Amino acid sequence: MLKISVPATSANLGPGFDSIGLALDLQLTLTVIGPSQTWQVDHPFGQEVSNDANNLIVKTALSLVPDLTPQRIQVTSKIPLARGLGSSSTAIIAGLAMANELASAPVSKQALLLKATELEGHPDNVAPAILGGLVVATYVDQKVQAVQLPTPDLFASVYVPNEELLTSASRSALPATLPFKQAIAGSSIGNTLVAALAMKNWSLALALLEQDQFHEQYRAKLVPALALIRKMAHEMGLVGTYLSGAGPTIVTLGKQADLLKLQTKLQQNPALTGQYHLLPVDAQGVTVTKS
Ligand SMILES: Nc1ncnc2c1ncn2[C@@H]1O[C@H](COP(=O)(O)OP(=O)(O)O)[C@@H](O)[C@H]1O
Ligand SMILES: N[C@@H](CCOP(=O)(O)O)C(=O)O
Repeated sequence: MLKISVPATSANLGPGFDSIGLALDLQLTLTVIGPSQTWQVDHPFGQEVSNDANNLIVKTALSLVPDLTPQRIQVTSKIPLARGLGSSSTAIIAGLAMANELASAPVSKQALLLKATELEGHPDNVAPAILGGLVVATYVDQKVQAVQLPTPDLFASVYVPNEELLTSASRSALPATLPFKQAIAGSSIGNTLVAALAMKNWSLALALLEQDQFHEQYRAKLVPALALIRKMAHEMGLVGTYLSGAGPTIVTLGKQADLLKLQTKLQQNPALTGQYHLLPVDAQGVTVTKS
């Protein structure tokens, strides 16, 4: 039996738009039961997600290895769909990892990263989901370059609103161009964030997480919880709140004990009736086990 586990990811980390991502310990697990007449996918997502060859996991697998023998597969996942925690990336990577294991000529991890990035369109979810931990990556001219930073000694308070927000819809709120001055400011903040993360200067990193220039201000109207949670965290002296991926999930990074107190306070607010997780970082990335 083949089992594949892929972590959720929180992309952007404030100013790291389409570039920085953190793997979180909330997993999608795919079990390959065995060959079948047709592709069959048992999953917990209801009718919104197909359970045959049209399923994203299967379509992705076939895009890597077109002549794959159909299988019966079982998917379990606690990662909510279309909420900004990289569910589509977990499906893509699970599909690629399955195809790679079943293929007669498997490809390298770097080739899988390129393929996953091409399918997702940006590397900030797929790179940490493959490599684990904190990853900074660039995808320009069909080339992906990814660097794994030291795994941060931080937890993530994750607030998941009840409503879905598709990444495609949230990207359409973004402007086509940015003024040069704003782009330079955004890039310098992002660069300094990466330096702070690399030097394990968590207090500076947490402050820079809140200074994005690239996407949050344009998406703010779609995600009212961002301003509310940031304000409530500031009232407790906590910085480090940002829009996870394309939203609507809001993440606050920090010390576990501080985040527990924050969540207790957030849960008392009648406007914040979504789901809460307090998650450690996933340092493994995708794992494959055979038994
Ligand atoms: N495990 C899965 N199996 C099949 N399709 C999935 C799975 N996870 C996500 N998807 C597809 O990806 C869509 C969400 O992708 P996206 O809008 O990028 O949100 P997210 O931020 O969760 O990645 C879902 O509506 C569904 O179509
Ligand atoms: N950089 C992308 C990240 C999308 O992440 P997701 O978890 O919402 O799919 C963006 O901000 O659009």
